[in-house]
Amino acid sequence: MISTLKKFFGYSGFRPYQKEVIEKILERRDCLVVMATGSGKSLCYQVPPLLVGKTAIVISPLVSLMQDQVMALKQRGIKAEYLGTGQSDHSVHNLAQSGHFHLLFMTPEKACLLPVSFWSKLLEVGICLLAVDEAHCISEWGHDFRVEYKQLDKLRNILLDVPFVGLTATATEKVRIDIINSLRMNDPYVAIGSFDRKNLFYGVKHFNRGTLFMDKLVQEISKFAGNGGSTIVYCTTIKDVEQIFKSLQEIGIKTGIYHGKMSSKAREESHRSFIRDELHVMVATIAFGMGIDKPDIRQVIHYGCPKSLESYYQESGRCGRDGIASVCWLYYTGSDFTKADFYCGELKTENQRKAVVESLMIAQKYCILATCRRKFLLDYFGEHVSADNCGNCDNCRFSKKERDLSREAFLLMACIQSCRGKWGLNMPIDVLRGSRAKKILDVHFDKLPLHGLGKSYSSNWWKSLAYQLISHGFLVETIEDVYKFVSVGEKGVQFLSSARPDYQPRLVLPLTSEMADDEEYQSATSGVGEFKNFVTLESEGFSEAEVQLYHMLLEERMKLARIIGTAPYAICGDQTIKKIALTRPSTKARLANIDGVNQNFPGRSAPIKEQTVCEYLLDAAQDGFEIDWIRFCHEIGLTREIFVDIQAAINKVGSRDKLKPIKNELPENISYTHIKTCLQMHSCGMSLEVVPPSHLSMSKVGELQNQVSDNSTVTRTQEREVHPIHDEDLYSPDKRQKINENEGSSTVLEATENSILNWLKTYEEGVSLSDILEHFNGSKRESVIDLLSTLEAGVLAFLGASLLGAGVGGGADKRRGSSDGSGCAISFAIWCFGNKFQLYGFLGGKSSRNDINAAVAFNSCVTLKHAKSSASLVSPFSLSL
Ligand SMILES: Nc1ncnc2c1ncn2[C@@H]1O[C@H](COP(=O)(O)OP(=O)(O)OP(=O)(O)O)[C@@H](O)[C@H]1O
Repeated sequence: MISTLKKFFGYSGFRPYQKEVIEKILERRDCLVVMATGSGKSLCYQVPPLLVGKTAIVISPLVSLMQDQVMALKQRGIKAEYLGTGQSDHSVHNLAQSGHFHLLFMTPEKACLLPVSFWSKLLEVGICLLAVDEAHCISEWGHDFRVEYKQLDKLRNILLDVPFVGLTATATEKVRIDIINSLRMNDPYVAIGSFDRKNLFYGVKHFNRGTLFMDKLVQEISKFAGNGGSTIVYCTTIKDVEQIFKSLQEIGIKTGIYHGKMSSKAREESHRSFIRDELHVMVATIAFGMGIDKPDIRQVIHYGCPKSLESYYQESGRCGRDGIASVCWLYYTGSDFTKADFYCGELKTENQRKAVVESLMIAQKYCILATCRRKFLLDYFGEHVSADNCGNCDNCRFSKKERDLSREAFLLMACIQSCRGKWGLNMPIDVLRGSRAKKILDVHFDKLPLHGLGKSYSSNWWKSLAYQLISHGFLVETIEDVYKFVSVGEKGVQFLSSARPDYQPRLVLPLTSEMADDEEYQSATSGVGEFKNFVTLESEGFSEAEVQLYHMLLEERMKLARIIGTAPYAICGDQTIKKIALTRPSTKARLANIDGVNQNFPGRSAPIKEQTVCEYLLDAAQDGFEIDWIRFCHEIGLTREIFVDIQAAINKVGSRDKLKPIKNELPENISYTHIKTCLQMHSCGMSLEVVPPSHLSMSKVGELQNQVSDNSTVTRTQEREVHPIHDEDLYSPDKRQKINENEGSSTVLEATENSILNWLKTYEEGVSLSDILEHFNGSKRESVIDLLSTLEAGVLAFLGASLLGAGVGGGADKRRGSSDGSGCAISFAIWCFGNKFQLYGFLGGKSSRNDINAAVAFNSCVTLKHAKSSASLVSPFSLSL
């Protein structure tokens, strides 16, 4: 099972419940899977067909969703297709019927319309499961009821022994029972996962409509979009959608728009561009809903509070499905909670209307909450959390300003009591604020002693306080039809009984953002919420260079996706890219070990052509990097004799502009690489002395280097006081750079992973293998090498260095089952050239083991200075020889 998971999905382990559900399906048992958005439900139905070689039927509500899933599955080498509108390939039907596909998607309508003969034929070859995705659509109690889903039970009569699997991210007990009954499940295995989306930050802020806020919001969105994350902005009205869309477009943000009044073609186009990362922001109504399968949305903003917490959880849950830290901000205004009439629309029964009002009240409670938002959300969905501080919501992260609000609380509660009767919040607040409106004069509330005592605060401020008092049990809100009434609760009565107009017991409450804003209290949390990802790459241990590398890999993925015509996330997830950037895998096997790298991962069949390596080195020389020309010439077989021939050919041609005429003047064995090298050396001001004569063996090259350095016709390399790297240098005690001359002659130190890493950290300039061996004199060379090879990412430079020493790198690699040392080549290549090789090696080319070995050799031509400057791109330690 694990090998199939790795082969197709690149994951090395299952997430909670996945394995159990798959096992039950294989036992042909019906299953109901209730797990949070992004928890990995799809895998439960994607793996069984790969294991048993029979088709899995997946019922999905939307064609666009099916198309996205099919696209991503194909990218993984899985045979997947969909049947239904938009399917232009007529062969799909027959292929599907013959069991050709691992996964066959269709809408419920299509499933019910397919002739029995289709199912019979497919049953003959085998159907391993029928999955009903978004299964809550089956239930009238669910928030997305669809009549077509109700008819799926018809299939039960045809697919008698096929396990039915219902999957949903939101389902109350009632809905669960409904799904089980509607699909006529037989003793189903029910898997209910946690609803906690730990990677999501939840934040809420009150806002006042107007251009000031809109400008700030647009600015923040644009900053975030500039960092490459995808954003969805949900608005409650089409008017808001259009306004935000326009504002973002005006400042040049790649923004899409999506709402119910657009044509389906325009919506599809918008959706498609968004999932392909051609747009950074999507501004939408909730019409942009179910079926958004994009795993790397980094933030969801709600401009206006949704009608229920269920809707909010689902909409906000669309971000960070890949598990990477993402941000959900909800902006609300008081008027969001007065829309009950609007939401009730055509609802007829009082119970239905009451349910809408109740949902809105809970959403409002969430907004004004001063305690942990995650806890509140999870409690609401029936999941008990003992911790009071999640550390990843605005209330737990930002310290709110607290104040003794005993006097204000006293005024409000006393006023509510004085008003008596059934009033909402507006009446007592208007009284406190000294209103002389007709409704107040009519009932003589202007005569109340409290009239006008609360003038210094706005109506919103008082409402905020009221909701705080409601959430703490001092006030109670009740609903009758769509009307809300407020009264003083038991706790409030106790408070009032122990208070007098000139004395109130202390009541310290946090100031909500609304109250704070109203008091013009500028705190870190006022205005627009900060959109930055609170978990930054840096805080995850990325160095500056690794961040750079990560972004470069993202760009390469984007380019590749464009070429293939797919979404970047279908190639691999951000998490996988992060791991590549952090570990910089040095062998194909190690690359394959990274979570998310599957059989189809670009570059798995790796490639660095010798010629490419040379080109990069010559490019590097042109860019001003130092190159060990002696070694380079030796490696490519450029002898003095050839150099002289090339010079003569250049003179004869009389121009350096074109290579072909020069090549034509030379014998076959002189390659373009020789010519290019010669030309590059010329432009770098290198002299002939640098080039080794043809009879010189590599072991003598070092001597030549020494001679050259003593010679007055010095090369540019020496002018810059850069010492070429030699094999010999690593092992020659007199050439070895001492880290600390006085160190450790008498102490016997043993090497462990930690001691090596800690010791290395103190040498920013890097160390050589011999330094490490000398320092950890209590450990054998073999065991130090073993330790270093397990610390690959941390001591990447060492692996590169070890390759320079005869066979050490190979030795380390052999122990890990790779005999060619190619991994080190890539590591070292990366080390030397930062992104170039890595990108080439992993994301595109074609090459052989020999080429990679060649890369090893060539890389060793790079001098320390060059290596060091580039090494900072990828390695925490650079090599010093
Ligand atoms: N075992 C696993 N290891 C690592 N990543 C996984 C694993 N299973 C799934 N994922 C990844 O988690 C992300 C979300 O998975 P998936 O789309 O299946 O979630 P879901 O529960 O179906 O969500 P939704 O309710 O939105 O449809 C995907 O990027 C998927 O590749």
